[in-house]
Amino acid sequence: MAGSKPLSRFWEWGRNIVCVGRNYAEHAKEMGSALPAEPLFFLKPSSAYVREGSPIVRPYYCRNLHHEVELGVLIGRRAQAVPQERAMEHVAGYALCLDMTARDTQEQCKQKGLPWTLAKGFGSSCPVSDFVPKEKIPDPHKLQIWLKVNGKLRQEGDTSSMIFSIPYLISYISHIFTLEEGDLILTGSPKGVGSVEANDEIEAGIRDVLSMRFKVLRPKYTF
Ligand SMILES: CC(=O)CC(=O)C(=O)O
Ligand SMILES: [Mg+2]
Repeated sequence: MAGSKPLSRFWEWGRNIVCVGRNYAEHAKEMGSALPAEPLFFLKPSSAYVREGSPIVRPYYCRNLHHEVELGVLIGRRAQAVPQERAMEHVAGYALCLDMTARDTQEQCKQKGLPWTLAKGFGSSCPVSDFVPKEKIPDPHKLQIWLKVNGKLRQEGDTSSMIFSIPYLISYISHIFTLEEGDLILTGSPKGVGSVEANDEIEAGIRDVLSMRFKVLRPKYTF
């Protein structure tokens, strides 16, 4: 598809995956969550990455695996306490990402006041598309992202609806920890998140830019 190229060396470095939550009002509403006054974020390990051709593997403790389609922002230059006005200078490009979520586990974690690592950080919880250099996307806040399961549209969102903009997120996060070259920020999911089952096919895209496909697998566990 137009505007994409194979992943650059950035990904191979296995940098941090920083995920923003509740960044779209309608998604916060469908989850029964209040709108955040400040960005909510969490981390996935770099081993959560999965590329097209490899499956999304449902973790053994999960009974309700959800898709969340999100725009990813790839950091191209170290960002430490950067002001919003200079934040975009630190962006190398974009990717489409899935924030795969063990929703039942997340609910249990919320009830117990535990971190979301089990729910969000399992292996293959971060499927990613090809990397798109920032020159190919003049305005990342004017993109339509979508997701289908077995050909049926489930999610459609416009990045103009983000509560916190990309420069705000980069500035905010970079005042808490340094963002390194190769780090990826997942900017939150629009509404329409839902369950996937073994053998389902997820197709997702950024309209007029790229699309990607992943199969869901539920392996037989032997323990
Ligand atoms: C409720 C969530 O899982 C938060 C999240 O990841 C989001 O994208 O919003
Ligand atoms: Mg998410």
